Amino acid sequence: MTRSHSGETIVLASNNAGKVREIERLLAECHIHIRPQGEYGVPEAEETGLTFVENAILKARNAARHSGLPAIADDSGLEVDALRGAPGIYSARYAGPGATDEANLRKLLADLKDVPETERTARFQCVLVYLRHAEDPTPLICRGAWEGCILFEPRGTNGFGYDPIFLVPSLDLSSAELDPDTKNRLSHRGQALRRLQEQLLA
Ligand SMILES: O=P(O)(O)OP(=O)(O)OP(=O)(O)OC[C@H]1O[C@@H](n2cnc3c(O)ncnc32)[C@H](O)[C@@H]1O
Ligand SMILES: [Mg+2]
Repeated sequence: MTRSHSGETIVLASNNAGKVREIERLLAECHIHIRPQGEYGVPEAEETGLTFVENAILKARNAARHSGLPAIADDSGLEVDALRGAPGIYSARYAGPGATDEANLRKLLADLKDVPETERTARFQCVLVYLRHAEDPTPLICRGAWEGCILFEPRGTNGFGYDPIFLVPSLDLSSAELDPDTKNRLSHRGQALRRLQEQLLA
């Protein structure tokens, strides 16, 4: 019997279709089945934490409570060194509450317009939390980080969020120019998911 209750459905505590696609793809490879929280009418959790870990726990607990199922949540964001780590945990609401990906990305480009190429270093952070049930006192917590640089203009159409302005230096491609498997192999989320898989299947 694995900790994922071998075959039991896990609810994915995210309303972000891009994340859901990436997480489903990787977990399907090891036969871990997840269903997005929208299918269970889970209301959106308030992300009131000050860390990725706190927010991921809040989201997973909310989904587990409303669905009665084990839950996985992802809290992630982009840390830009020239902005002393902003937008960080506020990445989804950088241009204001309910901002679109496009508005967030445009605000970031505007804030960095005078920052030269060599000072545009940044990284994506991802924290994944797995709760067996809403009161689980020992969540599984896995993280990943992906180093890169912020471009001056968007490039590519794959992915979501800040992908079009995140340069992967080793490939000289933006994250939005990567196919889904390549992004999952390298990304903050892919790293965190592989660590979570190991723990779920241990
Ligand atoms: O909370 P949920 O419902 O999961 O969806 P969300 O989009 O609000 O997710 P977060 O609160 O974790 O905020 C993450 C932000 O970081 C961005 N982000 C995270 N991972 C990313 C990735 O792989 N590529 C591009 N942008 C990413 C994303 O677009 C959001 O603006
Ligand atoms: Mg969110």
